[in-house]
Amino acid sequence: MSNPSILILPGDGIGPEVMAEVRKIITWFGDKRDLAFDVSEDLVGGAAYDVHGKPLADETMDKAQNVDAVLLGAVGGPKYDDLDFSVKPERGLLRLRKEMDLYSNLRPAQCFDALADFSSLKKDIVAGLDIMIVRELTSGVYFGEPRGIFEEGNERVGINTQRYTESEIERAARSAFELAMRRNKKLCSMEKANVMESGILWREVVTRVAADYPEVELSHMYADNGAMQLVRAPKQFDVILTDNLFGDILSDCAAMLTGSLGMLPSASLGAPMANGRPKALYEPVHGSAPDIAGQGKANPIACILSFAMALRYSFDQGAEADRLEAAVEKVLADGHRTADLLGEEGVSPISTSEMGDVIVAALDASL
Ligand SMILES: NC(=O)C1=CN([C@@H]2O[C@H](COP(=O)(O)OP(=O)(O)OC[C@H]3O[C@@H](n4cnc5c(N)ncnc54)[C@H](O)[C@@H]3O)[C@@H](O)[C@H]2O)C=CC1
Ligand SMILES: CC(C)CC(=O)C(=O)O
Ligand SMILES: [Mg+2]
Repeated sequence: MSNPSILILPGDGIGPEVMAEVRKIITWFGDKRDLAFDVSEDLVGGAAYDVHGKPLADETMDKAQNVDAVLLGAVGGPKYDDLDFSVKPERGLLRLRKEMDLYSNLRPAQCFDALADFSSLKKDIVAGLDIMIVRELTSGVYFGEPRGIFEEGNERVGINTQRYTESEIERAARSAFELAMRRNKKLCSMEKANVMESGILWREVVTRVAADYPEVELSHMYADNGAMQLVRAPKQFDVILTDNLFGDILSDCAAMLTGSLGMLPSASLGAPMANGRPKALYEPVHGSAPDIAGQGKANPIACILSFAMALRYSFDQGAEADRLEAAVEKVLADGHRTADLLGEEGVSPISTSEMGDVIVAALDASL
């Protein structure tokens, strides 16, 4: 039988830097755990625009549709800020999500003990935090029509449309309830049903789906209150279900509970393929961080933990995912810190590649 296949799309800015560390981890699993993958690499975002004049070539899209999992670094950067909207780097990523139909975006926020002191919140508020945000990823205001910048009278108007069908809400909700069943059976759905019709529909559909999961305790919350509650008392949550836009914002907010945006992984999952594996793309929550790109300062942990999610959700290797997460926890407990995690006295930062190396060493020590 052939090895499972992975397409790596490093992208822009710190994307290639953090992905180089994931490559070390993939090699380690092949060498030491007999878990070999067929790895190919291609361009996305600004890197693809530079070569193809668009942020995702059709051939790359085809490859993504035909592998077992895609790993993506990050896209975007100031060099591309003035491009026409249709070819901006971010559109490459949106195309992947849409055409692979990755409707369920899992964004876990876990506070490792070693970093509890480092969060901008008090230690007792975040210590032991373990929440999962499920963000709908293929619809909502990032995709709704009409959209654009139009002339209206003597000025221009910018339009985006929040649009959700019942089936789009339902499938995202089901994935969140399924996860809640495997966790603490508590789900909070966030929208703004007080001011948005799409929010009213969202609440209705989620309530209807809940009838199939009687063991799960469901609550609803307006998303603005949700943002406030996330920083006031985040441990009240287990699974949070929300739409594309609110999920984008709330998950960046949750990132800071864990210490740094450089810590947060994500999995974007779609329907099962013929081989039973879900369509899947794994990427850190952060962007291309142009302010630190090319300086060896990026924290590769979010990208490495995204690969741990791939082991768990695409390759049925939960124990190996646990091993990798434990290795990350160990290096943090041992005091290794990239620059974004500094703050403790007497600790000097290690580089992106040194962080990859100490995680590989921790994996070796786990054998
Ligand atoms: N999934 C993706 O590819 C995303 C791409 N972007 C794009 O990235 C570019 C920059 O966007 P920003 O708003 O600045 O968001 P960003 O997430 O790239 O950076 C925000 C801040 O967090 C820091 N940061 C992010 N990741 C880090 C890491 N791994 N280690 C250490 N520090 C880290 C950055 O240095 C920066 O100060 C834009 O072009 C944006 O569109 C933004 C978010 C997601
Ligand atoms: C297309 C992305 C740049 C949007 C984003 O910020 C995200 O998905 O986290
Ligand atoms: Mg974002």
